[in-house]
Amino acid sequence: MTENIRVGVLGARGRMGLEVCKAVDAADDLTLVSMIDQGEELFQASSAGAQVLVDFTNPDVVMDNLKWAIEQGISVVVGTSGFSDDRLAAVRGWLAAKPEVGVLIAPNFGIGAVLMMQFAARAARFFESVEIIEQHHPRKLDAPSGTAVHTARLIAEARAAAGSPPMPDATKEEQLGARGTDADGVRIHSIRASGLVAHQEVLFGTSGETLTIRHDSLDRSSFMPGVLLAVREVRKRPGLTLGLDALLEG
Ligand SMILES: NC(=O)C1=CN([C@@H]2O[C@H](COP(=O)(O)OP(=O)(O)OC[C@H]3O[C@@H](n4cnc5c(N)ncnc54)[C@H](OP(=O)(O)O)[C@@H]3O)[C@@H](O)[C@H]2O)C=CC1
Ligand SMILES: O=C(O)C1=N[C@H](C(=O)O)C[C@H](O)C1
Repeated sequence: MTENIRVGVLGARGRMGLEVCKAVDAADDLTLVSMIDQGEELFQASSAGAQVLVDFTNPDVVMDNLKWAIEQGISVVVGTSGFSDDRLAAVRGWLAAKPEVGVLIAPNFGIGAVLMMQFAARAARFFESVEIIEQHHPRKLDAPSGTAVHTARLIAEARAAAGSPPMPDATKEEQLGARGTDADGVRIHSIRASGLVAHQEVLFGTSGETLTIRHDSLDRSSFMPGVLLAVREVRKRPGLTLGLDALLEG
């Protein structure tokens, strides 16, 4: 018989949190035991016996939430953006003292988005140029998106491994922001507009051809299969897991 996992949601009244609560509630093998938002106490989750917490809050509070959960021995699935190398190192440090706890941090839980990043990494060595255009709803707090930053890193790693030369770009005079921001040597352009949810294009170019890899999340339900998969798997993977890729193998 499948074990029933007791789940708490942090950021439960937010756009993603509400969707996660609905998805957990609808899953036969998961029980929603705690819904916590701004101003509410984290200990409600431990009192309710949560075994896994899902965090969709914001970059200012996620580290405190993670530290607390790890200290309590509760595994965490994190969708909140803003994870720099320093932050990841801090999480690894906290986990060292609690080796049984699992933390899974994914820049994007959309299966299509994960594939878009994998395809972009695969294409990277074949093209001279690459730029990323990400588009989101205007209430998003951070720019560029975590997904775009992660994609840039994967592309930069693939280009470095292939010994790719610097990208051609003759720009000499630039108005601030006109060429986007530089992440690991890859330009990212961030668009914010009403009506959008979460979209990304990776535009590759080389002599005589371009390749565009595009992913669109048209509704936040797109993230739920990935979130639920992570909730079911995170306790089986002690330590820090980055991204959904390993869970989608085979
Ligand atoms: N990895 C992925 O696949 C995805 C990641 N995201 C990321 O998830 C995060 C949340 O996005 P979204 O749902 O759109 O944002 P929202 O602003 O809609 O939701 C965040 C919620 O967290 C609440 N909150 C703030 N502080 C705390 C706290 N200390 N404890 C508990 N709750 C708190 C907020 O309250 P208040 O509004 O009062 O501050 C708000 O209700 C962002 O970083 C976003 O980039 C989003 C979509 C997919
Ligand atoms: O804020 C959002 O909406 C999203 N945030 C994540 C990011 O920063 O990449 C994931 C997705 O793009 C939606």
